[in-house]
Amino acid sequence: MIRLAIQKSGRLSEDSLNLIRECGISFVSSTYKLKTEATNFPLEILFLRDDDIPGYVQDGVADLGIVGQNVLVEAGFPKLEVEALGFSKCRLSLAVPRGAEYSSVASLQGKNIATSYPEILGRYLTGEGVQAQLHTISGSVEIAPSIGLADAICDIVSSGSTLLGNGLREVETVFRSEAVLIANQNLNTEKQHLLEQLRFRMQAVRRARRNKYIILNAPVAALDQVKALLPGIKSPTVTKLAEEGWVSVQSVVNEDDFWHVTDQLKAVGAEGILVLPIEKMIS
Ligand SMILES: Nc1ncnc2c1ncn2[C@@H]1O[C@H](COP(=O)(O)OP(=O)(O)OP(=O)(O)O)[C@@H](O)[C@H]1O
Ligand SMILES: O=P(O)(O)OC[C@H]1O[C@H](OP(=O)(O)OP(=O)(O)O)[C@H](O)[C@@H]1O
Ligand SMILES: [Mg+2]
Repeated sequence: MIRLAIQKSGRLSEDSLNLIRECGISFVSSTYKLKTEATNFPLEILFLRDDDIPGYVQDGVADLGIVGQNVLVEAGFPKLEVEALGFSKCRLSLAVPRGAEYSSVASLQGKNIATSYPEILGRYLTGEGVQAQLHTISGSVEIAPSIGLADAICDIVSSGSTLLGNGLREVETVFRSEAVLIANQNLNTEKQHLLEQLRFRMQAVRRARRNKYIILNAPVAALDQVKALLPGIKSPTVTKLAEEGWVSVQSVVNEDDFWHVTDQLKAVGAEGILVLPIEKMIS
């Protein structure tokens, strides 16, 4: 049995649970139950505050965890990271009141800065040669300048609406973060093997999310161009249509390239383009 710690409730929770479920692992979860066992994989899931997860994994109380890199690095255990998971992407930024004078990070010399990330911010400011007083607060950091607690803040930004709503202006990006899988560094052989199985499944799920299955009809004369646009995993599948001079092509296309490739496919004469989601992708 391997023990995985995930956030009980917050920005990481839903995506963490979805990823585990998409890996084909079934379990029952309820708001009040802080520990559950999977029914079809030797996995126990602990539901914790995210700040506690790096320490638990470092100490071996949990074998694995899912946490933001911001919390992992702030806790001082960056070496525990084994796999970036691609969700909960955000940045840790410095922000000042909208009307405040600011030309560069040197403008923060001698200022009071409120943050929940004194380690990451402290290292950044030292690197920039700036000395400032850091006030560590655990939440609602964006309120600090408006209540006279600080001249600037350093906190998580995603859409920027919290900064906007509190009259603040983002001035520097200090750190970029996403959710990561972390693991204790002294797992025994059996747990190491379970970790590898989990990583394999997570990679298959992530690869599938990034790609789409595409089926289309094309004139035989355009086949070489279509093949060049849709190289697929090894090569596309090409079958003859009942109608003379036409083929059906099946392939895989990256989600990011999809619209661009589709425009080009249409330009060379492709028709009846169907796009389907992929559940798992193993190369
Ligand atoms: N607005 C956001 N957009 C994307 N990711 C975010 C955002 N805010 C936070 N995150 C990421 O999700 C993690 C958890 O954020 P959340 O706000 O749920 O933390 P928390 O309030 O400290 O939770 P807990 O109660 O577990 O301590 C953060 O550490 C960060 O990595
Ligand atoms: O740039 P935005 O999209 O506005 O997101 C940034 C906000 O999101 C997070 O807080 P959250 O909403 O998770 O609440 P919390 O303070 O309870 O953690 C973070 O602490 C910021 O305040
Ligand atoms: Mg927290």
